[in-house]
Amino acid sequence: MESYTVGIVGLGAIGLKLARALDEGVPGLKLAAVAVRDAEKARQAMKGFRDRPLILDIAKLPRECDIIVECAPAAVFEEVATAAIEAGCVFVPSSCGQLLPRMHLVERARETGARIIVPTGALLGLDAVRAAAEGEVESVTIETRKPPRGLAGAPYLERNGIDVTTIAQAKRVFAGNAFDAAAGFPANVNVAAALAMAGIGPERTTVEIWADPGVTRNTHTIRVEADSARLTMTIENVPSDENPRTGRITALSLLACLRGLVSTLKVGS
Ligand SMILES: NC(=O)C1=CN([C@@H]2O[C@H](COP(=O)(O)OP(=O)(O)OC[C@H]3O[C@@H](n4cnc5c(N)ncnc54)[C@H](OP(=O)(O)O)[C@@H]3O)[C@@H](O)[C@H]2O)C=CC1
Ligand SMILES: O=C([O-])CC(=O)C(=O)O
Repeated sequence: MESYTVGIVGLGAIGLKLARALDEGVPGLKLAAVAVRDAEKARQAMKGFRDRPLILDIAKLPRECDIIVECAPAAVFEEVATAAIEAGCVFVPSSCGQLLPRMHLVERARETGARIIVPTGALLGLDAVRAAAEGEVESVTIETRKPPRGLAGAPYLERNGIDVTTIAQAKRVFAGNAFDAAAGFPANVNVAAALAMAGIGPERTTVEIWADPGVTRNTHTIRVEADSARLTMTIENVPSDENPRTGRITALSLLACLRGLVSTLKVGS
């Protein structure tokens, strides 16, 4: 079987789990290289790997990799996206909220032959949302509830002087559209961006974000009203140990997404 080479940018809560899973063996995929902030830390993290990948600068990844998976902070997105897209790679972004203000990258990918595959990530149901969006969709909403520590530090909260660390009761800290949610909470609601891209776009997708001391899981509920169906779906994600903002399922979703790129039998659209 032909193998595709994979490069991962960022070995944090998502990237390291994904790297480990690929190193353990996924038919048709080979982890060829990683790009990291701290090479020594990465060497330590990958000590037990069977087949250690190269550690390269982001710009050099496309020389070794067919597929580039971004698992880094939002600030690094543009550099990774540009390198992957200019080289015509398959680009899989975790920080997909960063695509919303950069949709010109999709046009550029059309020219270079690159593909951008947005994973379902910490969300659910994007297959059904995409199907509904082939027909008429009236509304799409997402309500995100996180334990306050999973929202702390978001630029929107800092700009508006909202301190979530001291709240005793659930508090709605944002209501607006997915475009503004992704800008205000770049490390918290990539799910809203993915939902928007699957459905009716970031301006029409409405978002509520709650800091809720009563929940222990990152909880996302999506509601879709369409001419084909009405959907209400909730996912309750266990926060990962390494980064409480990120649900554990995210790395698994990326792994499932990569498998879907090469598997003979693919289930779900
Ligand atoms: N699509 C979705 O559903 C979801 C998306 N996300 C998003 O995915 C992204 C990754 O999340 P997560 O793994 O939890 O984040 P982490 O903070 O756990 O990991 C990010 C990693 O990137 C590394 N890094 C920092 N700067 C660079 C750089 N210049 N080049 C390469 N690597 C770098 C960090 O290294 P160091 O620690 O040494 O600085 C760290 O290892 C985030 O943007 C997050 O918001 C998260 C959850 C769900
Ligand atoms: O893991 C989650 O619950 C969602 C998340 O952080 C994101 O969408 O960025």
